[in-house]
Amino acid sequence: MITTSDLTKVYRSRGREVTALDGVSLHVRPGEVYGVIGRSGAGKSTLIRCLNLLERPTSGTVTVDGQDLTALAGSGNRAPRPLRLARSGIGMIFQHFNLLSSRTVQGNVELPLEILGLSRRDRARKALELLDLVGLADKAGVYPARLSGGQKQRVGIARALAGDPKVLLSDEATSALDPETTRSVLSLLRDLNEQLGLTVLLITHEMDVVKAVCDSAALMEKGRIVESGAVSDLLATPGSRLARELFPVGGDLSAGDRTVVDITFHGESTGRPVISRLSRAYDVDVSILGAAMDTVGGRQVGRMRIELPGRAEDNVVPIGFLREQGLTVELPGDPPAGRADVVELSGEGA
Ligand SMILES: Nc1ncnc2c1ncn2[C@@H]1O[C@H](COP(=O)(O)OP(=O)(O)OP(=O)(O)O)[C@@H](O)[C@H]1O
Repeated sequence: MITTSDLTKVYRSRGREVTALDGVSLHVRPGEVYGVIGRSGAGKSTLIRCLNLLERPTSGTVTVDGQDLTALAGSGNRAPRPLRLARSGIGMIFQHFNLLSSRTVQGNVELPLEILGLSRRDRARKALELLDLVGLADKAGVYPARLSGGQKQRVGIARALAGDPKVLLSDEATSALDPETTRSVLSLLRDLNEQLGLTVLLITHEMDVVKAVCDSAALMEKGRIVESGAVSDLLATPGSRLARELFPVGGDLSAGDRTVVDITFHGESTGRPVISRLSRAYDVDVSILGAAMDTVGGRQVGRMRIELPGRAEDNVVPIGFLREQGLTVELPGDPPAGRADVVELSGEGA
C-alpha cells in the first residue's frame, strides 16, 4: 500500500547539509498497522512528511496505493491539484492535533469536506457520521478548548478520515497523551484499521506504542532503516534489536562457568512446561534469572532468561532441546554472528 524506494532527503541550510533520510526503502502492506520507531533526530518526521509530499524528497520514490506521488508536481500545502487530489486518499493526524480553535468540533471535521466541495448538507451528514465513529457524536457543537487531549485527537482522527482515505499517517499522535488515553486512542486506531481496512503508518519514539498496536515495525537510526519486519517474526529472530527493546527480558548476565540463555515463547509454545521437561530430561538445575509474559501485536508472548551450569559447549544438547520445542533461543553473552547491517524480516512482497 505504501512503498518507498531509496528515499533520501538532504536539507541545506546556512551552507550546511543534513541528510535526514538516507536511502529509505519501506514496504507497508494493505491493511496493516506499521510502526516506525527511532530516537529524536532519526528522521521519522521527515519520512512521514515525504510520504505525502508535504516535503519533496531529494531523490527516490513514494508510491501510495499504486500511485507514484513523486511523479506529481509540487509539494507542501499549496501543491497543484493532482497532488492535492492524490493526498485526499491519505489522512494524517498530529501530536498537537492541529485543530482550529475558532471552529466547533463539527466545523473542524467539515473543513476537508469543504475543500472537497461537498454541499453543506452532505458535509454535516458526513461529519456527524465520522464523529459517531470516533465516539464523539455528542460533542459536535463544542469548541476544541473544552475537550480533553484524547477527545481532541479523536476529532483529529475524524477529520483525517473525511476524504475516505485508504491510508492514515500518524505523526507521534499519542505522544502528548497520558498512558490511559494513549491506550484508548491506539485501540480506536486498531478498530478503524479492522473495520475500514485502513492501512496505518505511525511514527513514534515509544516502544509501548509498537507493542500495543503494530503488526510490523521498522527501527530508524540516522536516516536509515536498520531493522524491519513483522513483529511476530522479529520476536522469533535471535539478535533482533527491536525484539530485545520491545520485550526486555530482565535479569543480569552472570559470569563464570555458566551459560545464560534467553528464550522467547510464542504461539503454542507459551503453554508448554518446557523448563521442567528440560530439567528432567537432562538432570540439569535451571535457574530463572528473569521472565515476563506480555501481549505484543495482539498475541501472547513470553520471554525468559535462564542459566544452566557449565559453559555453552557443555550445553549444546539442552539448548538443542529448547530449539526443538519451537522456542527462539539466544545466548546473550555471544555477539550475533554474521549479522547483516540491515535486517529485513518482512514476508512476501517486502
Ligand atoms: N527543515 C529542516 N532544515 C534542516 N534540517 C532539518 C529540517 N528538518 C529536520 N532536519 C534535521 O533532519 C534530521 C532528522 O529530523 P526529523 O525531525 O525528521 O527527526 P525525528 O526522528 O522526527 O526527530 P523528532 O522526534 O525530534 O522530531 C535532524 O538532524 C534534524 O535536525
